Amino acid sequence: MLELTDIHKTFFPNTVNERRALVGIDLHLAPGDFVTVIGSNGAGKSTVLNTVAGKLTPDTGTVRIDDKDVTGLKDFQRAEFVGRVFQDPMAGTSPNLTIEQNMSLAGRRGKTRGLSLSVGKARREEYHEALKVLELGLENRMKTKVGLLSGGQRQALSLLMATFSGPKILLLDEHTAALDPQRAALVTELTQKVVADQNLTTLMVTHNMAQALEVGNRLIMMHEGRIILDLHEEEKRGKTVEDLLGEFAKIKGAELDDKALLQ
Ligand SMILES: Nc1ncnc2c1ncn2[C@@H]1O[C@H](COP(=O)(O)OP(=O)(O)OP(=O)(O)O)[C@@H](O)[C@H]1O
Repeated sequence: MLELTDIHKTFFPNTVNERRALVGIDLHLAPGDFVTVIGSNGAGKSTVLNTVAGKLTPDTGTVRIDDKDVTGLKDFQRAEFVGRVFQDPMAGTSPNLTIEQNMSLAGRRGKTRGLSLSVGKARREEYHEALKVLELGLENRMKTKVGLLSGGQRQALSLLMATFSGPKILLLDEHTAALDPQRAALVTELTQKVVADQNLTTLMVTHNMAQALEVGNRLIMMHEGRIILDLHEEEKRGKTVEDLLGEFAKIKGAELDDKALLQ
């Protein structure tokens, strides 16, 4: 479903600011795979998501979605296949538009957009049904401006909007990190429900290791632009946060040993 093959990305190459963000990423996801992505700051997690979304073009390597080479397609050309939710609850929705107008925009993602935001009866019923799934009562507030919703409600709506037009891939970029624990738990639960209902192939970046172990069927750990651990269903199930911290410590230890050897 999603195939990243030998992806390399370096920012500001051959300058003092050179950053090797991705160094030979190979990642193949089967349909319905839900992969959590962890790693230290600057490991390349967001760069992987940006590469899948088409926000960034890799220097070398290929991105295939559903057997189609999309490496050269820009983000707006991939919007039909890729839904994304960001960390900032303000990022995925338009605050000055009502819930139903936001839903209308989401329904047209990746398609030619007209200027009118008016919502007909049939569409309104469709949005009503979709919003009900969230169990937040938003279906009864469809004329409310989204700017008046809480962060958790907005993030739940962003999730619904990202998946409303039936994408093939869902990208979640620390989408629960800015929420309080209770709302984060709610959005995590909704995420699992939406992903399971639509059998979405999903990449979820998180700094929360317990969440990374609990959610999804596969976990990858990144460090300095590489995937250094890839746990599939069975292996993942048996792991604890301490095990993951141990893996990080091993990498750090190896780095210190390398530095010592170079001195
Ligand atoms: N647009 C950009 N321009 C220049 N350098 C960038 C850009 N985006 C990312 N980088 C660099 O690429 C590397 C990987 O960054 P990335 O944001 O992918 O890491 P991350 O794992 O998501 O980190 P974090 O957990 O801190 O969000 C870092 O060294 C970062 O400074």
